[in-house]
Amino acid sequence: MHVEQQQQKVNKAKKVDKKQRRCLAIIKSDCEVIPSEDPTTYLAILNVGLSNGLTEECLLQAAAGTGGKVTEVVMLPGKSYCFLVCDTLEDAQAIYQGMHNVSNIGQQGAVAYLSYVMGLPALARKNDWNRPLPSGLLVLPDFVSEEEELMLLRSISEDGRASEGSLKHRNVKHFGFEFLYGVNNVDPAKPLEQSIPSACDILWPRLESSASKWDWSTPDQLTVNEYEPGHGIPPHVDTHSAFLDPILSLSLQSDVVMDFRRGEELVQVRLPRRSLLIMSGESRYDWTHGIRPKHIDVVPSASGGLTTQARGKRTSLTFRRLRRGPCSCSYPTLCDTRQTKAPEELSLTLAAQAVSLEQRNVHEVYDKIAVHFSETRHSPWPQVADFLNSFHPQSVVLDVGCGNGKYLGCNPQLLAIGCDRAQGLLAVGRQKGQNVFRCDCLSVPVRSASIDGCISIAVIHHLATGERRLAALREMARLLRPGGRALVYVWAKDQRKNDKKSAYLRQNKAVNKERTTEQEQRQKQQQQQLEQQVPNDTPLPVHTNRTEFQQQDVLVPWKTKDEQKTTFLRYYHVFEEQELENLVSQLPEVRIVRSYYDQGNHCVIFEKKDK
Ligand SMILES: O=C(O)CCC(=O)C(=O)O
Ligand SMILES: [Fe+2]
Repeated sequence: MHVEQQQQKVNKAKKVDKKQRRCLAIIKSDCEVIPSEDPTTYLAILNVGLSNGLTEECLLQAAAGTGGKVTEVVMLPGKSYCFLVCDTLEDAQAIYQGMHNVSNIGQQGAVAYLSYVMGLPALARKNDWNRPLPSGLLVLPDFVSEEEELMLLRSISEDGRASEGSLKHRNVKHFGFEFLYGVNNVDPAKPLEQSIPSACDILWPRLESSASKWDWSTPDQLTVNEYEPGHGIPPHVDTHSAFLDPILSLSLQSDVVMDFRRGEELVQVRLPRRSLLIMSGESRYDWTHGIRPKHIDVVPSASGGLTTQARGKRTSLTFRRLRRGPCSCSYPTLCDTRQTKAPEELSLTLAAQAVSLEQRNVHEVYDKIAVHFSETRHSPWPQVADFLNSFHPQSVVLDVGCGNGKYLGCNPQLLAIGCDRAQGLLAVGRQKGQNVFRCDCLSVPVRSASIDGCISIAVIHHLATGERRLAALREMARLLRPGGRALVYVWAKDQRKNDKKSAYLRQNKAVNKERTTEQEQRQKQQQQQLEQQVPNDTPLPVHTNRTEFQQQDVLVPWKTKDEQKTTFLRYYHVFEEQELENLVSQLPEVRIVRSYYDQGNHCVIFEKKDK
C-alpha cells in the first residue's frame, strides 16, 4: 500500500513536470525567455493569463496569500501566461512554493504552474495603451448617474423604430430619423413619428460648457445599439454627408473598448459605463470606429500593466444631427462627398485586404492542418458523386480546390485532374497517384474552353470579397467548353432547412442530454480564449462550432488532434439563400441548370452556353 502511494506521488509529480514543460515550450516559441532551475526574482506564471480571462486583481490576491511581495505584474494580450517580478529571492520563493501547482486562479479553476525565469521577455515592454487619442476625441466619465441611466434605458425601451433585418444580430433602434444601413444614409424627408425621447434633454445643458468648441446644436437623430457580450460593430465612419460634427455616444450598462483606426494606426479607447464619447474633427471624419466582437476586453490595470474585463450587456445611445447637404470637411479619405479615391482604387484596397486575410486565415491554416484535415475528408458527398457520374466516359473534369483529391477517383471512367493552393493537401493526393497541380482558383493555368466539367466543392466561401468569389466562378466558366457543366458547393449561413438540421449542427453535443454545464462553460471559455487570439486588424467574430451562423463573414475554429491541441481560425464567407445563384447569373456565358440545398450547403450546377 505504502509503495503504491509512493508510486502515485511520483506519477503525479511527473505529470506536473510535463505540464510545466509544455507550458514553457509555448512561451519559448513566443518570446525569448530563459527558464532557470535556481530561484530568480522573475516568475513565469504558466497556464493562466489574459487569454483565459485572468485579472490582475485575482493574480495579486493569490500571490499575497503566499506572503511573497510582488513589485510588478506583466500580462500580455492574447497569452495564456504572465510574469511576476519580485524585489527579493525570498519573495519569489514564497510565491513559487505557495502557488506552483496549487493556485487555481484560471477560469474554472485552471491550475497555475510556475517557473523561475532569467528576465522579462522584450515584448512585455510594449504597451499599446500609451498612444495619444485621435485628435478631437473626448471621453467624459460619469456623464450620467446610475438613476439617470435607468431612466434613460426606460425611456428608449418604449418606442423607436427597429432596424429592418438582422444587423449582425445586434439590436438597433432609431429615433428622429432612421439610419438606413443598406445605403448608409438617412432620408431627411422622412422623419420618424418618434423623435428623441425628452428624457435625453438632461444631457444637453451638461454639454454646453465643453461644447463651446463646436458649432453645436441639439441632436435630432438617435441610434440605440444593444450589444450582448460577444457582439460588436464593424469599423466604420458615420457617413460624412449624413451627419454634422460632432457625434456623441453615451455608454450604458457596461464598459467596452472601442477601436479607432486610420490606415495602419490603431488606438484602443475605453468607454466606461455611463460615460459620454464625443467624436469631433479628425476623430469624427478621418478615423473609423468599431467594437470587436468579443466577450472579454484587455484593458490597463491599476498597476499600469494589463488586465481583463468581462463585458456585460451594453446599450449605447448615439446622438447625431442631420447635415442636409454635402460634406465640406477637410478629410477626404473617408468622405463620401469628396471621395478622391476612384472606385477602382477603393476596391483595390479591399482586394489587398482580402488577399492578406485569405493568406493568413485560409492558406497558412490549410498548410498547417493538411494531414489532420485530410483524415476527416474521405467520403464523397452522394450528389457530387452523381454529378461526376453524369459525364460520358473519357470526359475531362477538373476539381478546382481539390484538397486531398477525394473526388478524383470517384468515377474511374473520367480523366479527372485536380488543383489546389495547399501544398500539404496536394501531397496527400499525389501519394495516391492522382493528377494534381498547384494553383490559385482565380488563375488556373488551363486553356479556355478545354474541359468538359468542373467541380468546386467548399472553396469559394474562403474568398473574402464578392468580387473575388465572382472572379473564381468566371474562371471556371472560362475553362468549360460550350455545353460543359460545373458544380459549385458553398457553405450556407442557414444550417437548417425545413426544420431539419444539417450534419454540422447535428454534431453539436450540447443537445446530448449528458452534456454538463461544466462542459458548456469550458466551451464558452475556449471561445473567449480564441477571441483574444484574433489579430487587431481582423475585426471578425469567432464562430462557435456546431451552432448557427450569426453573420456571413466569420472565423471558424479548427482544433488539431496533436498533443499541443492548437486551434487555427479559418476565414469563411457563408452564403445567404440565392447569393450563389445571383453571382452565377452575373456571368453572361453560362446558364444555371439546377440549384439546390445539400446538408448545409448551397449548390449550383451551371452550363456554358453555345456561342
Ligand atoms: O456603440 C457605440 O458606442 C457606437 C455605435 C456606432 O458607432 C454607430 O451606431 O454608428
Ligand atoms: Fe458609428
